[in-house]
Amino acid sequence: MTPHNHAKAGDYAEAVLLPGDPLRAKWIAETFLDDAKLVNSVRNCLGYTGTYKGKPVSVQATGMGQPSLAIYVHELINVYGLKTLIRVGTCGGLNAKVKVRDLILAQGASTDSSIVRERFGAYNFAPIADFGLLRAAADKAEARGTRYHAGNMVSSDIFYHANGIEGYGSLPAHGVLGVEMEAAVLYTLAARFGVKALAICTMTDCLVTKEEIDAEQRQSSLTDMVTLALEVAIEA
Ligand SMILES: O=P(O)(O)O[C@H]1O[C@H](CO)[C@@H](O)[C@H]1O
Ligand SMILES: O=c1cc[nH]c(=O)[nH]1
Repeated sequence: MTPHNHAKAGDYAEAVLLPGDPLRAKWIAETFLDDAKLVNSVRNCLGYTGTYKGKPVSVQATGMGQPSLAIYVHELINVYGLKTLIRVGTCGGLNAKVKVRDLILAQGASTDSSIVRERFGAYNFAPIADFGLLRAAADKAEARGTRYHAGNMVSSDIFYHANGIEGYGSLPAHGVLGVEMEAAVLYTLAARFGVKALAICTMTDCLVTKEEIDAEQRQSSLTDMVTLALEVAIEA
């Protein structure tokens, strides 16, 4: 047990899906998992373990932003022994070729955050996805006919930039596809502790075209993302 998690040893499966939103964790557990049991509810940051296609898998909410995710992920790895961590998030679009509802597989995650910089001195560490998880997700998305893009994401500490897309500077011109708030530290912690991580995000609002997803589309798009993540998780 930790200050943020009252699950007991063995309550989590080795593979976990990580949404930011606790209600998304509940929805995933109730919609996709069999025999899902609540294993954590400290601060209402809900965590569940059940099975998918007969294989054990967990889902744990991480809250919003890198400091919040870092706490849950640090503990999931170091206290509970998890080995495969797949973020299932939403993101904004920074490139018009990414359409709302498309998935972004974050091959890498740039960041403005000191949480990634703190140990690297003069170096700019490049947080990257586990290649096996990334390849499996891309192969499965293709086989399922799910629209996806693999590339660079930015994990920003700032949701409300004063100047909209201008706030992301030259990142869009360097091929960065989308913006969310957690992947970079997830990848950094996975590298530090020798486990596998991938962030998959559904693009819900495009900062270039101003297009946004509506409520009905959101549900079906998140279904594509969660199904893909579960298929990858049970084979990891
Ligand atoms: O939908 P989630 O997983 O929370 O992800 C995105 O949504 C939140 C901001 O609205 C941030 O956490 C961002 O990363
Ligand atoms: O972090 C996020 C998530 C969704 N949309 C954004 O613009 N930013």
